[in-house]
Amino acid sequence: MSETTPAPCAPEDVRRVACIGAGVIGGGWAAHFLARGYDVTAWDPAPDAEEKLRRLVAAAWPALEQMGTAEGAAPERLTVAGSLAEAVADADFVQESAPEKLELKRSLLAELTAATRPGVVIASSTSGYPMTDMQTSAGDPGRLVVGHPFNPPYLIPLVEVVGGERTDRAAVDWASRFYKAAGKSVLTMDRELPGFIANRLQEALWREALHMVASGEATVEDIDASITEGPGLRWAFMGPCLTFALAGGEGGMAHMLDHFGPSLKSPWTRLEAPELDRALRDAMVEGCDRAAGDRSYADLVAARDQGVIDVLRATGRLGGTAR
Ligand SMILES: NC(=O)C1=CN([C@@H]2O[C@H](COP(=O)(O)OP(=O)(O)OC[C@H]3O[C@@H](n4cnc5c(N)ncnc54)[C@H](O)[C@@H]3O)[C@@H](O)[C@H]2O)C=CC1
Ligand SMILES: C[N+](C)(C)CC(=O)CC(=O)[O-]
Repeated sequence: MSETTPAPCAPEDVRRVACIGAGVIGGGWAAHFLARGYDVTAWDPAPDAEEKLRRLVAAAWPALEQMGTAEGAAPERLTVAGSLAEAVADADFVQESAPEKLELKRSLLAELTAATRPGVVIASSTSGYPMTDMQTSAGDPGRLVVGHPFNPPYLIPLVEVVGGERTDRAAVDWASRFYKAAGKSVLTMDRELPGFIANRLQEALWREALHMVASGEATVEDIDASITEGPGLRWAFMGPCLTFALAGGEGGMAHMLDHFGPSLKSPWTRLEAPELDRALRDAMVEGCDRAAGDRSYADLVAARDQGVIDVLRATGRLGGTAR
């Protein structure tokens, strides 16, 4: 899509999706789109790619059926093309999931803009490259966006959508609408941020985990249990900001920051802490107030507790032991 070339169809009218690169993520995307009732054409240069892809889709299908597939959805609606050009020729949307190598992404995205019909939006699954850095070789960069999924894309709802400096805003909006129509939970970002939002958060945690393992302070098992038996249970339904607002009791985020703010400077982390100035404090308090909406402290506690119980039940750990 560019300002002069609109997408060939509305996001809600997409029928055929092309998945370019069919490994863990490309295959997961293919399974997701098939389950939502799209025709999917995939292409991957690896000689064993088709066999692996069909195995991935077959293995995912029972879970997808449990969650409920769209009318007419079927693994048989997957075609594996013999060339990139063939795969994208009739595509209404393209999801690129090739290896995370900048030069490869640059040339592949350039090739894709040349091979697709004018206006077709092309999304990259990149885990962290800004689109500005990937769209440098493309003749028609206005329709290139990032659509960052979470593994596996057929079960984890979130996709982060962001454009680059040369992406048309209309392409970002089109992609966001398309992913919503395809059953995803969409976070549309209005500016580029290396690692986007979720990976930036995950990477902070990950860096600390690696520091602890490297220095012998914690084992891999300790680290995984610290999340699955601890904060991970809350994060499945209440984000880290609102969860910590509850740590301030009825005083909410304001009390939490006034009480624990100074410990941001204590050596809990190898990362540099931000300056907790008045503006940041107020932004956090206001953000948590907005997120809480008209729910009271008691409402939020009840919701959190019920959520933890539900997650425990769902994962077979109610009354059982951990780890
Ligand atoms: N693995 C993960 O948890 C996540 C990965 N991503 C992103 O998804 C993308 C793909 O990663 P994975 O699926 O994990 O990698 P993968 O290694 O499982 O799959 C990559 C596939 O790309 C194929 N390939 C190689 N050269 C290609 C080319 N020129 N054109 C098209 N396909 C080509 C390979 O044969 C392979 O099947 C990366 O950009 C990665 O950052 C995003 C979210 C999560
Ligand atoms: C490991 N990873 C950085 C590629 C992970 C992601 O990008 C998202 C996810 O699935 O957590």
